[in-house]
Amino acid sequence: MSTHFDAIIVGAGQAGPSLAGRLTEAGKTVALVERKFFGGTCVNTGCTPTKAMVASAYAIHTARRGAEYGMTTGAVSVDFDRVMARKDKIRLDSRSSVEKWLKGMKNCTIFEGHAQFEGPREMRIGDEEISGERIFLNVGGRAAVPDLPGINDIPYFTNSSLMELDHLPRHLVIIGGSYIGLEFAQMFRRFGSDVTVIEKGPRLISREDPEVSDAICAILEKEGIHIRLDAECIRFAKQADGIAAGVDCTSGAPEVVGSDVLLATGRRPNTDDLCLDKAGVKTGERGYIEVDDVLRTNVPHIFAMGDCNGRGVFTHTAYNDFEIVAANLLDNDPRRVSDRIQAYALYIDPPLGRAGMTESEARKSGRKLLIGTRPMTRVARAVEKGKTEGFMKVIVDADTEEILGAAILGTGGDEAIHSVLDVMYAKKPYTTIKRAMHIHPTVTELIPTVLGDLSPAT
Ligand SMILES: Cc1cc2nc3c(=O)[nH]c(=O)nc-3n(C[C@H](O)[C@H](O)[C@H](O)COP(=O)(O)OP(=O)(O)OC[C@H]3O[C@@H](n4cnc5c(N)ncnc54)[C@H](O)[C@@H]3O)c2cc1C
Ligand SMILES: NC(=O)c1ccc[n+]([C@@H]2O[C@H](COP(=O)([O-])OP(=O)(O)OC[C@H]3O[C@@H](n4cnc5c(N)ncnc54)[C@H](O)[C@@H]3O)[C@@H](O)[C@H]2O)c1
Repeated sequence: MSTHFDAIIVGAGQAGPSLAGRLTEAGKTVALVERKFFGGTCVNTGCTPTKAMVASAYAIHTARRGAEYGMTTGAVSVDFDRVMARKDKIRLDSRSSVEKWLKGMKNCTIFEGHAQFEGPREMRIGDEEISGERIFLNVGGRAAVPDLPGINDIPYFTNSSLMELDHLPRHLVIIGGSYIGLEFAQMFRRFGSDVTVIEKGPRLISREDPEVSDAICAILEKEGIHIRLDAECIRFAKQADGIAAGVDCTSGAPEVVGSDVLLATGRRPNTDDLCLDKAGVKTGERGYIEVDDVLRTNVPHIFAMGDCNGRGVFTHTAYNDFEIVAANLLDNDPRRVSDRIQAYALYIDPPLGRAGMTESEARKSGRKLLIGTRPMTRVARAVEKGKTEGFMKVIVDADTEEILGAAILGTGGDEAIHSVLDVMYAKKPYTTIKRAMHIHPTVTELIPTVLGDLSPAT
């Protein structure tokens, strides 16, 4: 016999649990289904463990630079087991806190298993059948494994399996030079591995402006990370002393031999095993569920939130999806996906904070632009901290005086970017920040200076 609920939520990632909280508070009965770990990707194999490891790598790197700051240390050695144990404690605490919260939630029934559709309102979890008035999909995504020659003949890691690593790789070969690949590249180099990043495109992190890619490439190469771009024909073969990755770059050796391989070549949505066809839910070409501006699918009582809808690939976009759904369904507040401004950070050291358009996107929009930049060597706080890599750049619409986008690659860039982002949300002209008195010494205090020094884009 099937049990009926006001709502079924599939996935306990970044949107599902909070939505369960709001719906149950509103008196609805909720079934929440999770097939693996409470907290999903971010908590278990994404943001939380990687940023915990980034923090260890930062501490180790700073200790190695101790003499520069007046500290005498012996040789710095890395206890990789302790790095991993610290990361595990942080992610397990976070996972169990989500699990405890959900399991204690009144009117919320938890099903632990894989959910799939049996009909437009019916879902099966193993032997159990449930039905829901409304269904909310928050199923996330997983690492894409490209069909590269030889891939099935070698052992490889993805971001998930790497979290269980029981040894420090002698030479980690990372396929993919974007967000995931670069964060892992720098941390493993700092832990003591040799690291080679193999990217098929002509530059790293290709969604960013070329000067951002170049600056990041220089930061990583300075730490001894090998970067191979334009890697056309990537293929693998097992060798006695490791794994050979054929590269065929336009320059450099045609092959790299490493001890371990990490695939960081993008993500794919967990929508292929949901039997979406039984509910009539449409997906696009790459399997992402199609949604409208309030995250409703083509089937009006079914919604899709987070990575599985392809409208954002970050924790904050997944959480914002929850806020949009809750606002429309429970608060009579017409929030829309199109209201949000693109924003994210890349957590290498120093980090990259980004808001709005890149310069390339702004130029393509055909607007008249004003652009201001400043190297971190001219930011007092960065000099004092001994971290002068990077630069900041702000792009303004010359006619409306609106800020269109910004990039802050530098110490504190992940935080300082919010000063720009909040003014963009407030829809105020750039002069609002230009006239603001900021605190000295901070990175943010230089944003008014950058805005006082804008030049027309040539
Ligand atoms: C290495 C890495 C680092 C990252 N770092 C950052 C970062 O610093 N900042 C940031 O903003 N983002 C980061 N991200 C991205 C971020 O983790 C994701 O965007 C976010 O977790 C998406 O949340 P979600 O709720 O959409 O899906 P998920 O968190 O993936 O949750 C989906 C859940 O649904 C469950 N599920 C799937 N299918 C079913 C089914 N059929 N039945 C039952 N349960 C199911 C899954 O088990 C999972 O628990 C990172 C990602 C990776 C991989
Ligand atoms: N700090 C953060 O917020 C953060 C950190 C990590 C990941 N994430 C999220 O995870 C998502 C996925 O990150 P990602 O870095 O895996 O994917 P991505 O889509 O950003 O980049 C994949 C990279 O792999 C390259 N590539 C693809 N196929 C290849 C091949 N066969 N050989 C060599 N290179 C190849 C691409 O050219 C690209 O540079 C990101 O979009 C991001 O939203 C966010």
